[in-house]
Amino acid sequence: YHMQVEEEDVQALLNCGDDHNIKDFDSFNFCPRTVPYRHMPCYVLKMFEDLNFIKRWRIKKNVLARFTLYVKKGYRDAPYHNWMHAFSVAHFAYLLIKNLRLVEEEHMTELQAFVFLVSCLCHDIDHRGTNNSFQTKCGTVLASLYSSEGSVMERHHLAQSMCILNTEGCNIFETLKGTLYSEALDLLRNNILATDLASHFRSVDDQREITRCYDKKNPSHRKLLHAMLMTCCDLNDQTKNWKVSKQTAEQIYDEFFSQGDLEKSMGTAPIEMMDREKASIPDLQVQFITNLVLPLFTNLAMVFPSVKSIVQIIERNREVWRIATAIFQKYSEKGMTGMDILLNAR
Ligand SMILES: COc1ccc(Cl)c(-c2nnc3c(C)nc4ccc(C(=O)NCC(C)C)cc4n23)c1
Ligand SMILES: [Mg+2]
Ligand SMILES: [Zn+2]
Repeated sequence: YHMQVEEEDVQALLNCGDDHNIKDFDSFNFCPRTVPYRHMPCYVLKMFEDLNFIKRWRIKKNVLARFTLYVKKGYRDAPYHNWMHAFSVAHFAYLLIKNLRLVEEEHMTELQAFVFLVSCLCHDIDHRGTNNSFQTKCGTVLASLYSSEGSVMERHHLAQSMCILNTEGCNIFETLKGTLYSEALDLLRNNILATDLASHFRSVDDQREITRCYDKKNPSHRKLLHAMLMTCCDLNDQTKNWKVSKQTAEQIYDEFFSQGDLEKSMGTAPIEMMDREKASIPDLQVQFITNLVLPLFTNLAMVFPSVKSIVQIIERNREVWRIATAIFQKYSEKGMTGMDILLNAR
């Protein structure tokens, strides 16, 4: 793995101490994006510690520290798909494991919970701020590698994660004996591939069906639930307050519109969602929440009633986007672009 992480950074992370004790860190109301950027790696270790993964799996702390810094370094500074996104996704997995008591209630084995957290941390490694259809449309190197199987970016994120695990002093799965090791890699693969929205859409009908009569002993129910949980973590910004969901939209459309500009410069017309001249962000957000986010969390709430409070927050955020849509329509007659209006909306 060509990336390099300095050993002094590993030591500094090992000594980051526990003077970071943010109140409510383990509450669904907590916004992980408020953690100072330089403290994020320390909070990753804190999550592993707090879930007792370090003791249970006899992980050497210097290996976990080195792994965490390699993962962090593996992310690019894209407007949205960056290390902060990965940290927020992993934090939501930590909240689910802890607050829904996934292991105690036997929805996950201890190994599945451990790999679930690791998968979230790694799920978007080396994302370039462009989506799967861009890879195939523009015939990128990643498309030539993976487009025959689909989920091009997700297969790349998985490959990058494997590279880090195979890097000297970074294999946090090294203490897993025999079949546990290969089971961990299978779980990592299933989890990361599940974050491809296309595969989420393929399994939405099955997800709705099993959540009406969930059987935690049924392996196919469990596999579908774990895939749902990965997508929930990936969409965790929608479960926070309006300020977070507005900021997330700005970052995502910054990425989408840059991809649209790139496609225009290559002579292909971008889809409306990625065309800054055509996209109405509030409309697109209402659609995304209505068609994807709400159904997903509503299905999850069928299995975990405590998730109902999160569904209410998502509905409230959608109401704000609806109001923004009305304002947007009013101002767009005056020729203001979507971003101006979004930036002005309180
Ligand atoms: C779970 O995997 C992913 C992967 C990539 C992204 Cl960006 C997201 C994601 N995370 N938050 C958002 C928000 C707030 N809006 C979005 C609006 C559209 C789309 C999108 O990809 N639409 C096309 C598809 C439906 C065919 C994704 C959006 N999104 C999630
Ligand atoms: Mg992704
Ligand atoms: Zn993601």
